[in-house]
Amino acid sequence: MRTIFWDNCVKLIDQTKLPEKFEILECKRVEELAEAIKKLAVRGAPALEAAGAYGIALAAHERDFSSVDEMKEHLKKSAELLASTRPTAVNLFVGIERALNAALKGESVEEIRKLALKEAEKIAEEDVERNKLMGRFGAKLIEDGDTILTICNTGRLATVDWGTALGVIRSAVEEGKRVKVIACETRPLNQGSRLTAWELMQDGIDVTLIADSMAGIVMQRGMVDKVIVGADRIVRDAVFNKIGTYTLAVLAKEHGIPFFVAAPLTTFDWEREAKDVEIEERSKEELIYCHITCKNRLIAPKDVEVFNPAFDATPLKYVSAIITERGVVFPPYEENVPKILKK
Ligand SMILES: CSC[C@@H](O)[C@@H](O)C(=O)COP(=O)(O)O
Repeated sequence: MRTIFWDNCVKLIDQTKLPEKFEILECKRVEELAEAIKKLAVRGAPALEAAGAYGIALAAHERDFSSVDEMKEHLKKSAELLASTRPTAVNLFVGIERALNAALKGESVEEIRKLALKEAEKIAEEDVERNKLMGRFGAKLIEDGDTILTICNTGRLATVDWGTALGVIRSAVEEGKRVKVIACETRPLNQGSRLTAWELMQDGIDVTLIADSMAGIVMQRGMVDKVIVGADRIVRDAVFNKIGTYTLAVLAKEHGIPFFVAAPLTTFDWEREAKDVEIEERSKEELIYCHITCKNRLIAPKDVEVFNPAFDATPLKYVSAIITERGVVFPPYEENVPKILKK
């Protein structure tokens, strides 16, 4: 099942629930979709790209309009609302902008509706295709018998289907390589333990769960051959990804372990540098409760000060290669990324 689909409303698998309790969340209004994005019911950079685009289609369908001008105003306002939900993953903005620009070309209410929806569907299709391509390119970096450490969830649930980093692992397994995965639990929201471990087990891929603080010992003991992660934004000097990624990259360097990033070209924001990117800071509740889903179980003093950034920036010097749908990019990135973006 796809993580996002359409039926005059955006339907999502609600990822705030545990997989055994997954429900379909139906967003009939743009405000509902914006809320869903904020609370991470839909999450992961490529899934947000499609969700943002479907959000524009939703804005075009959610009500009647007395004129085309009024409709276009509503679409622009909806784009702003959707873009204000999460600041770090650049793909969200790409999806919103693409669908909005396509829609604004329309000259009647019906045409605008069709154009917005067509663009959103195209983005969703493209996501699946590019994930398969990334998978094929990335699988070449994986050897039979490898153990791969990963963080967060970069699989079917973080994309429209298949996955980025998990897509690479899936593709390698599909090619017949025996691969084991070590999944970091990814505190505070546990995308690794709740979603990645579950997804891999569903596919029959060997997965071992560790707490984030155990990444050092597994590398030190020679239990990890490669690290593969996704990305939320790649700028000229860094890769933004789930909090904890930077720690993994530094550890991997110390232990001589290749550190790969798998991301589609829409994740590149090559005009910017790390200092230009806002890192989302999330609520204190995510840390002081045993889990955000059980607010009756405090695990810290209620009044403690909390710092809860959702992402970190890994300098590119730690990245051995970036896997994209046009191939694998190796350093020097300042030379090779512009080439692949232009291709
Ligand atoms: C495939 S998206 C990039 C991921 O590695 C990752 O950081 C991610 O899943 C995004 O975080 P999230 O906060 O769950 O939306």
